[in-house]
Amino acid sequence: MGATKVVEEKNQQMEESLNLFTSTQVVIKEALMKLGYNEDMYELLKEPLRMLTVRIPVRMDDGSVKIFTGYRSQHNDAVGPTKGGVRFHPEVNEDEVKALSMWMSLKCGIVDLPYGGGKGGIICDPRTMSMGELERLSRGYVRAISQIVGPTKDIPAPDVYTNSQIMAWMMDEYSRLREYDSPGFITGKPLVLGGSQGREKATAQGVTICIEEAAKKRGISIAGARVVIQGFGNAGSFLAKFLYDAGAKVIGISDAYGALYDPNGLDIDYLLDRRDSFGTVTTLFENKISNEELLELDCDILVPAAISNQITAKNAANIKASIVVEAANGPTTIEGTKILTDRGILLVPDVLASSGGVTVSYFEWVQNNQGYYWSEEEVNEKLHKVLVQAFNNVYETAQQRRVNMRLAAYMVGARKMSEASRFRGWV
Ligand SMILES: NC(=O)C1=CN([C@@H]2O[C@H](COP(=O)(O)OP(=O)(O)OC[C@H]3O[C@@H](n4cnc5c(N)ncnc54)[C@H](O)[C@@H]3O)[C@@H](O)[C@H]2O)C=CC1
Ligand SMILES: O=C(O)CCC(=O)C(=O)O
Repeated sequence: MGATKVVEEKNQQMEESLNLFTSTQVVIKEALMKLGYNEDMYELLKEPLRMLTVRIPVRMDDGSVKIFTGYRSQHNDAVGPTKGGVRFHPEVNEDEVKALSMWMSLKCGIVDLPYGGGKGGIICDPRTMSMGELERLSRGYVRAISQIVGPTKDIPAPDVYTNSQIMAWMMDEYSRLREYDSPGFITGKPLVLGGSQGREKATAQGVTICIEEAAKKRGISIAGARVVIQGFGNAGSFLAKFLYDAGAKVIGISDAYGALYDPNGLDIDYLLDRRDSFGTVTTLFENKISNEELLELDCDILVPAAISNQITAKNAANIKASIVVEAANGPTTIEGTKILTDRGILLVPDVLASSGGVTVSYFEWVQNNQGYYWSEEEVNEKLHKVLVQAFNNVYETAQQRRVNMRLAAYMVGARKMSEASRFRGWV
């Protein structure tokens, strides 16, 4: 074989898929086959049952009208109503939203909630929009998807660049359309509108519990551990605070504009105080490193808590952490997962590690339905129990079936929706 051909083949092998939807299909198929299901089950679960694309006209502050594109994907509702966040981001696309809804089904299975997975997104950059424009966009989105969502159909929540204010506008719009107060339509609301104690910090709480459990397995003590976190928004910043308070040394954090590094540990309280509502803080500093450099820092625990496709075939061999815990959705590709696993790094996958958010969203929905509210201690205690059990289920499945933690998590997560679909006679 000629030298050029060898190089070409090598390049082809190195080329990896960054398509979140098709990569998810590969792992779902593997999980279903390992569980003993046939092709029919895979045909059912390989893509969402419903995908709605909407165009939302919004009057901008300068008087012009801008048309935004939005999506709502409902993966599988055999277990119950679908559930999942809404993302406002310039790079949102249909395949990403589909994959995100499939991951929500898996998360709900892993933490055993009575839901299937849903997810939504709008192509926009909220960092460049006024509050008025954001409110009109949020309300327009709810009007556009109102036929397929609702407290017993599909329940949205916050995700990247959306927050409790946006949830409040969406809840108000839905309640106006239905002509009755509907707090159970959406979760992640402000407390005064039926939000749950603990929801704002729930994703980070869940990640922290997974880190504690993973650290026990690896004999690492959180106090003194060197931690690097990519992303300083809802998930990343509260996580940094929890670990900092537990005595860890958070040596690196980042946002969309760069990363901060201090081998002696960053002052997380100071950074929390200075970050803006979009999780931006690095713009205030000059001595920055890049997000790429951040991921390769020498540390014990690495937490990608921002966007997808961050650990890939290109950089997985350079990751120095002994534990990687995915707070973000989809931060590691299939090839990245393989390289980390082959190198003996304990990778706690997104569908497990980031499931604290939807768990407390479920608690919020339950409280809305019963009209009786729990204290933060009660919420946190319930969350702790659910997450420790979920972590150990996935860890033991990985050990017993000799598979990596991602495949084990998919196996645990896919079982409930598969069984529910079978009992309903769909497959
Ligand atoms: N908020 C929640 O309840 C949950 C969030 N997640 C996932 O956690 C991740 C972060 O979400 P949130 O913290 O809620 O979002 P957020 O909007 O509060 O913060 C996002 C953070 O990521 C940073 N970021 C954005 N683009 C980036 C880029 N290109 N490179 C590096 N950093 C970038 C932002 O600057 C910000 O610090 C997402 O993958 C999300 O899907 C998962 C489960 C629940
Ligand atoms: O809180 C929820 O319902 C969903 C959170 C979410 O979108 C996620 O876990 O990715």
